[in-house]
Amino acid sequence: MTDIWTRLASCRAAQEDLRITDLFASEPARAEAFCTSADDLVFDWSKTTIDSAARDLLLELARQSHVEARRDAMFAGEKINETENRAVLHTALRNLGGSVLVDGQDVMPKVRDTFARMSDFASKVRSGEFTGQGGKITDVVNIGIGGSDLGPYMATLALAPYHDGPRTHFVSNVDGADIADTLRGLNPETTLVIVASKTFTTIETMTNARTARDWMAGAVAEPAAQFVALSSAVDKTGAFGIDSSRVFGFEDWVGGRYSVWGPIGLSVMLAVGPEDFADFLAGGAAMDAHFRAAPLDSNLPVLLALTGIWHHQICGYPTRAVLPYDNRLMRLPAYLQQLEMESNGKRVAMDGSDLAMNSGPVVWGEPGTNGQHAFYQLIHQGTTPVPCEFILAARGHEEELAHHHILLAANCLAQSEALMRGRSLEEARGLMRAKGFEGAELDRQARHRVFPGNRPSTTLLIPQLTPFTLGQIIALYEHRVFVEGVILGLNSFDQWGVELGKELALQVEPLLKGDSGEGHDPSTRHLAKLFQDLRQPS
Ligand SMILES: O=P(O)(O)OC[C@H]1O[C@](O)(CO)[C@@H](O)[C@@H]1O
Repeated sequence: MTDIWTRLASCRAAQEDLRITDLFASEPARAEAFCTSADDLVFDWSKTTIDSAARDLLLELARQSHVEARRDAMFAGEKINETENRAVLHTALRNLGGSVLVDGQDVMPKVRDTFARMSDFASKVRSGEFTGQGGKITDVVNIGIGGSDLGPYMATLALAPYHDGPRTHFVSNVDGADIADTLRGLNPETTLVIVASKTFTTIETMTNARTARDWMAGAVAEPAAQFVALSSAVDKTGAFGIDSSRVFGFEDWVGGRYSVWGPIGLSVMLAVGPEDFADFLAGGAAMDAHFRAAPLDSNLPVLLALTGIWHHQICGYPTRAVLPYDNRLMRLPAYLQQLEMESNGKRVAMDGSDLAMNSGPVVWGEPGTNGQHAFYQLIHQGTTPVPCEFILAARGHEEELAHHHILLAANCLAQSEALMRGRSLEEARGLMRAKGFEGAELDRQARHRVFPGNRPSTTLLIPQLTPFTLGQIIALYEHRVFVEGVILGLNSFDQWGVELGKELALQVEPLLKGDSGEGHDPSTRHLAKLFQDLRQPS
């Protein structure tokens, strides 16, 4: 293994003066050869410094890391989440046929039963057969955080053209502003509250859930009757007062950040209906089938993972930008932040040793074209390259606004071209000369207008943003993160790094209420004191 990493590092070192544009000259079929499809999803990775030699080494890295064996173990229900002794089977939520054994038991009958119950409940809410105490449900408030919020929120926004159910709202932050701003203006008599929490102990979610229950209790006789629970801890949902007929459970082999495909997706199902939700699952299942069957060299999740490894671990670029040229994917970067950074932001390998290389990168982004008018300056002219992952649909949903879509697409393609091509000093000089500059001032002005170029990007092209293609995209990224984790030798499915802050928050809370603060460091005690002082009325 060390050898392959060394060979990759040497391959990169030998590229010192390489320009991506030159690769297109030396590899005449590069535009096609570095463009790979799964169904009608197209992944273009030609605008990177991955040449044929690097590609072959990266594929060798995947082979030596036993990506295929680990993939098969995951789909077979083996307990690949070794630090929590759990199987990893979110894929079972979107492949409703067949059987999958965990501890010798077929888990699929229960998965199918839950899906049928969710569909039945969603249909009744949407048709008005299930009502609030003041009539048909007009609004749904999903209370959850992390994976119990980011997935359904992202998907509901993405599927706006299919949204024909009640209005949906998402409350995640323990900041009272979040729930106050959301509930203001809603009618408790016609609002359904979903408490989405795998553990049903998350302090933010339970605090918000109790606040929502108090709000509801001020207006209706039976507040709990308009509450739904989505959780793995079904024993705790009863204690909150939610009737078991409105509890949708799932197993511990569904990780929080992978949970949008099952009960945690109920708000999406309520918004778009069970059929469109089933299409979303079908898209995910189609990507699963591709991931399981396609050879490594034409396997989209594997290739996306290998470009990630190349850019971060080999080239050393610290961050990666996800840039959907699709306004409805505005929450995708936030969703991917959790998916990637909570999964692969680790410093210890599966076997307990220190990780031999960098863990996952910082992931960030915004939809285009908005980002162009904010941070693209740095992407084009900053000192550190940022690999960019563009996402573009060929068709929008607003046929009468097709001219907007062409302009959107033109901007997307122009950005990746500009990043790769850049603008030389000679070209910049020419521009400034034409504006009448000369001598030293011409040079000075020209230097500010140089674009170094050679900045890598990939483009994911989809026909249209539909429930099916959204499912494909999300499953593609899930598997990409999995493959990267396998190659790095870490466990992508635990998240111990979130625990310490949660524990300390419980200990800091009394400090803010005036406790002595023993056991806390001087800085924290000082800040707590200042906080208390500032809270005094002036
Ligand atoms: O669904 P729960 O149990 O409320 O957890 C919410 C989120 O909190 C985390 O455990 C991190 O703190 C995430 O992994 C999870 O998605």
